[in-house]
Amino acid sequence: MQHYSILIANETNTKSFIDSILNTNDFSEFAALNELRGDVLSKHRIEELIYEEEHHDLKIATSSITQSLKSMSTGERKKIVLEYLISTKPDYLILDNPFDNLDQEAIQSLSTTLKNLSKELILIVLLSRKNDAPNFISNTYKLDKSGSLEKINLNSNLVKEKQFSIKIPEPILKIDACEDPLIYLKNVSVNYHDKPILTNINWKINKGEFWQLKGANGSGKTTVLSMITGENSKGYGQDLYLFNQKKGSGESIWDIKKKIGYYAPTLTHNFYGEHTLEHMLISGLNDSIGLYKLPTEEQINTARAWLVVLDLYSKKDTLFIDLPVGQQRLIMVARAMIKQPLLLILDEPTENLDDASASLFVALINKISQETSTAIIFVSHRNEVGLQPKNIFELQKTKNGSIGVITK
Ligand SMILES: Nc1ncnc2c1ncn2[C@@H]1O[C@H](COP(=O)(O)OP(=O)(O)OP(=O)(O)O)[C@@H](O)[C@H]1O
Repeated sequence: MQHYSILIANETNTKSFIDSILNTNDFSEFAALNELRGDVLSKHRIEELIYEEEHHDLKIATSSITQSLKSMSTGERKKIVLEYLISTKPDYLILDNPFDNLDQEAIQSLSTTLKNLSKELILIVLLSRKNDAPNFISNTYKLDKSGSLEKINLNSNLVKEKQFSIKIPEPILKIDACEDPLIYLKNVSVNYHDKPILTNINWKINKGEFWQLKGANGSGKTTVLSMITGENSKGYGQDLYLFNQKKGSGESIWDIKKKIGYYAPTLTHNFYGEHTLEHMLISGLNDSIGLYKLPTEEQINTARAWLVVLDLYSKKDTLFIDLPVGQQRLIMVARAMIKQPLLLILDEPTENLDDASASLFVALINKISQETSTAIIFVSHRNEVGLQPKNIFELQKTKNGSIGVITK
């Protein structure tokens, strides 16, 4: 049985490629799939299943369990949906970046599952990262942005490292002073429906520190982040201090949010309107999605200085939605950073990026850590090549919930 690994770049129209294979199949390389039934494991497919659960009460992939797909962690969802797809016995399966968002153990386990599956059905694995390619697949292709396939050797084409050389501009206003630690979780524990998730977490984050937050799927990383952003009601009644204020002592969620820059890939979907890059950055000063007031000259200059740093000044009037995804993420980080918050949170920010875009993203974050006094929390399962966190906070699962361990 033939299987295929296909390297995709961020400019590739993956959705149209997948639709084409499943429906019209315009690719001679996949002529063998005609008349066969295929299915796809992708973010989009998982979102469709969540939609069915939420809007039509249809528990398609979760019929045998009580927990909803939506309340599961990303890794848990992927596993459950894959099991469901396999149970429907397709002839072939297209997997869109199946290893993204998975922890090391889950990657090993999925690799073994795919290897076993390869004896029963045809696998077409789409990958943004070369290192993710399963080693039992020898047919390797690249799908370019025009939608054509080219046979390639995955070991060639090394990514060239790019650096940003221009200095990050000063913020217009300094955010209120705050004593160390900025964030303090003291013996914080969280249960969901009597199931312990976090147990006695102790974590101090001081000004300017660069932390990577790691942990297996479902270990509670998102839960910890929601405590830090003040959004999780389970923070009440605990020894949780956000910017020197105890949670529940009358602070407003907006006061907390003003001090935090936050980026997760799903946030990009909020900016589908017609926003130029310059306006995107200026709107970061007001935490708004569009621009409602005429910007001041100082605001325009700061936004332009950031565009120069990113080497995107020539595109200042380009629409954000027209940028390739790698450049969109640089803009989103600059937008979160333009007011130079006390804390920058990046939740799996390199998800779905190709090797070249991920390397550029990592270079920007290292630069922010070196040139500003903003503390950073970078959540990632991958050991991103070149990322230079000073410390690592790792959630380690136990049967009583995850404990937090400083591993660097
Ligand atoms: N509202 C909820 N109700 C029930 N269980 C929940 C809820 N929110 C989270 N959980 C459970 O809490 C655990 C931790 O979830 P969380 O999303 O914080 O993990 P994570 O480390 O971010 O995982 P991943 O890396 O897979 O995204 C998971 O087992 C999840 O199913």
